[in-house]
Amino acid sequence: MPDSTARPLIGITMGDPCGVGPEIIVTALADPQVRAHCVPLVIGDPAALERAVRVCGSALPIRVVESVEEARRVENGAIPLLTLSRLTEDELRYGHPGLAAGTAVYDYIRCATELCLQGRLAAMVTAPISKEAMNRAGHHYPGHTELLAELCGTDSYVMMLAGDQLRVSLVTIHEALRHVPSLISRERVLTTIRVTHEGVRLLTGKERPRLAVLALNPHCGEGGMFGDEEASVIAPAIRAARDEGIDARGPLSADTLFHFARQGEYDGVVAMYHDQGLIPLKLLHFDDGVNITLGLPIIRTSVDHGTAYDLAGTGRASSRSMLAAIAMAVDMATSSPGSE
Ligand SMILES: NC(=O)c1ccc[n+]([C@@H]2O[C@H](COP(=O)([O-])OP(=O)(O)OC[C@H]3O[C@@H](n4cnc5c(N)ncnc54)[C@H](O)[C@@H]3O)[C@@H](O)[C@H]2O)c1
Ligand SMILES: N[C@H](C(=O)O)[C@H](O)COP(=O)(O)O
Repeated sequence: MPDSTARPLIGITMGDPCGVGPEIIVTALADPQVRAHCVPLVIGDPAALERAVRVCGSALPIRVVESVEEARRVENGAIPLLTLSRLTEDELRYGHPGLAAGTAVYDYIRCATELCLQGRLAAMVTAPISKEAMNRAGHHYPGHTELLAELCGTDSYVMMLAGDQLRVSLVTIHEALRHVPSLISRERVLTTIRVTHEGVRLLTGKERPRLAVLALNPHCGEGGMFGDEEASVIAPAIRAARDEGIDARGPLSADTLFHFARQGEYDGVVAMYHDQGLIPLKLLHFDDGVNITLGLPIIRTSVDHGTAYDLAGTGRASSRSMLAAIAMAVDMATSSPGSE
């Protein structure tokens, strides 16, 4: 195993302590491949992590650290933990995150982001949160992505979910379906194409990746019979992107495009709204997909699933997406300019 100073320090936020986050972290950190490639630092709650260790039947000890850098000195496979909350048994009830848990998840994310911005963490990986609980606790963000964008001071950010067979980014993210058409502007589509282009270049090493841009309406609007966003907004954005040298094609009918993207005709797909892009992605990659926030000045990856309250406390939640998210964060951290 390389010396700990040669491995990137990766912060892993615990996510909702009442969900499967702590368990998938514990299971993932038992995989020797993780320690071979990075130094992990869990940011979260000691009682939640201790409970996850018990539930998963893990033999890993927990080592509370006082500083980020101390994680490099933790030995014998122990899990380094930076303590940001001390939740009570009642506040840790599975499936019932209250105000304390809602505040705690916000604190974990904020802390990891600041540590990344300071350059003390090479990247952050996030376990799933309940957006509802975070909002009830007074932190009004639709999800990690929007919170991270605000903390990093960027407007040009994009949610991408990726697996070996498919990469999908979204023009609109966490929005009610009825609001989607009015949110799809030429500028927003163009920004998503630009950020996706840069992201896919980074992920694939291809100089000019091929991007498919989806239509919003069935059969690309059928000449205006089923909607006109394709002609009025999406096509002009694609033309502008092509004028910039980006290999963006479309608008393409969403019902058939994924078949061809999966076969390798495209390196990335730009979808207009959440379920249009994430249904095919999760169909193919629920086990090993990774959520990446593109356009940030820091590296953030995440699992592609939620809090799975139906599994919390059983030790049966799969940690494959968490492992993939950690591996992707390590790859990005070690290949980015200025990496440790
Ligand atoms: N990255 C994130 O923070 C993130 C991502 C998606 C959803 N969420 C949140 O999670 C909550 C629940 O969302 P949902 O019910 O739509 O999705 P979910 O992913 O939590 O659950 C959907 C189904 O997938 C199963 N599942 C989820 N993770 C699994 C795993 N690791 N191993 C095996 N099975 C797993 C669950 O048991 C459930 O049957 C919501 O509050 C949502 O906003 C958070
Ligand atoms: N849209 C994501 C998914 O379905 O997997 C998820 O809700 C996570 O979003 P954030 O990374 O913004 O929390």
